[in-house]
Amino acid sequence: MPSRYATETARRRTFAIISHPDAGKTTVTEKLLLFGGAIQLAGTVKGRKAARHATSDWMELEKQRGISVTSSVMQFPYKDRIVNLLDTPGHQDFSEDTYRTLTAVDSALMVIDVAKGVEERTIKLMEVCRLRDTPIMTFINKLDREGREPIELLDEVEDVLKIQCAPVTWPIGMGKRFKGVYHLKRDVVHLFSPTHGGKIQQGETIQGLDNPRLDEVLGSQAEELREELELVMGASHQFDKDEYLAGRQTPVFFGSAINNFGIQELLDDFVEHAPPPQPRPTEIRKVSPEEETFSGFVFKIQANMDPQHRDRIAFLRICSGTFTKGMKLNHVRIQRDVRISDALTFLASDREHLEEAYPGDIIGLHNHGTIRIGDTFTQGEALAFTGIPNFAPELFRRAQLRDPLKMKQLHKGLQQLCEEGATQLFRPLTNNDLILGAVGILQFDVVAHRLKSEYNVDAAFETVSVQTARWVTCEDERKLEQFKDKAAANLAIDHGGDLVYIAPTRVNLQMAMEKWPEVTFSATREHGISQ
Ligand SMILES: Nc1nc2c(ncn2[C@@H]2O[C@H](COP(=O)(O)OP(=O)(O)OP(=O)(O)O)[C@@H](O)[C@H]2O)c(=O)[nH]1
Repeated sequence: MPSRYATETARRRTFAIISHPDAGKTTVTEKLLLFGGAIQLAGTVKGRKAARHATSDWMELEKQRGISVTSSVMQFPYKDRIVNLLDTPGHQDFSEDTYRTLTAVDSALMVIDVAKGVEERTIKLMEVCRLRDTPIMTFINKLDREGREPIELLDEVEDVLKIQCAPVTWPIGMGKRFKGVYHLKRDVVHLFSPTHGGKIQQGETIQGLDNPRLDEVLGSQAEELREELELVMGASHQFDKDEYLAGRQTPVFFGSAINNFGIQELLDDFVEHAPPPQPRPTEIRKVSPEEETFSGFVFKIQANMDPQHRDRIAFLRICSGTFTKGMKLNHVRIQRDVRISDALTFLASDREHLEEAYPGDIIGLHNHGTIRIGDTFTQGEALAFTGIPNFAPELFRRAQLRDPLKMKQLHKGLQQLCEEGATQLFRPLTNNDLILGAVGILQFDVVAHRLKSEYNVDAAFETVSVQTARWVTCEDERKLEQFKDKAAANLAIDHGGDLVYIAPTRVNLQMAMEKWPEVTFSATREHGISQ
């Protein structure tokens, strides 16, 4: 008989939902939680005018703008599995967060809007998934609206995203004529029932495509469906689990998330086919989830998630071993042992104190400023998981305080918000400026908004003459000192204490690199053991 550890590990399914903004990612998340029994009543999904908001959205700003700007983690049991669902922000200005979230999952679910098809962000996200051959399921959403022909959409996904499509469910009509979906493998028709009032409403199911009941209910659409399916089955690929697990084929589901429709089929197939926890690379070896000593890495940090507690939480993905409450872990980068007595687990929208967790699970550690994104925790072995980088920002602004008496608060706020990784703080060596770097412009609005609401600091961000930044290192201590002396006007310290070259132009950077060949200038920063 397999051990309890093996059984618990094998039942974990950890995945992220990704999509172009507005395709319905948050709605799908919420409906998965509803079908998973994690919530009883789905909130009317946020939107600029919506009065109630999706359970997975934490931030006020998100509600105002109607987009998801932060990813959240939710765990729920379904059938005999434990599902860990990681939501991601769709907007491109938050792509770093999405990128890092994707390092912590074993598979992904891609949501596509039936009217829009493959969009710009869908392509980018697909590229990220492909870096690790992450298996992807696809949900084509909003079938209650008029959209593109399903066959045409599958062709587009195959052409543009370069991945084979295998339809698992097939829609019966769309828009006003949308009647339901047919499950190709189970040979079952699920009929669509649009009235649900936020709760699960089961429409009728009919077994068998040749069932006369289908003609009774669908009229002429029944025959249309049979003909269409004959065509589809002849022209498209059959679901092949190995191809899916290798990241070469995506099983495709159709539905309407807002109407709770098509989600159950998706969830049932997801828990059956999606991969359990996978091995993860470190600087020296791969760590298998079968290893029973604990290891995990931090892929995300979030400040003030719970406004009442004002805490900072580091999200850690367990790669191997069992986490038990009160256990002692080695924080590898700073070579320090810490006892973790109050880790958190994320049960849908509630946080609960955790007794035990297994590979694939995400746990929340309280961060008092010592934990950084990319940090590894183990039971002693000096491992460092790889592939969780910080990217050099492309946009820079100087923080301007409206009330000079709030300087201490501003420092604290910026320091804590920058730990989250979406923005980076640079303090020049030669003046007292506070320069914020980000990959997307919306980040500055988020920081200004959060400084005000979470730290009560009124700050604005003004342009500054910095165009690009590089982390600098040099093996030769003496050379480094010379460089620090000569280039001091262009050097800064980031919030993690590392040295950064901030360049007013790309030409300036180029010249500095030529002048100091012994110095390494890096566009990404990954935390190893020795840093
Ligand atoms: N007609 C229709 N609208 C839907 C459906 N699912 C979601 N929507 C709407 O589409 C809009 C976007 O949905 P969200 O779930 O917020 O999309 P998102 O992908 O999370 O967007 P971001 O938060 O910007 O990343 C909302 O107005 C939803 O009400 C659906 O099945 N049918």
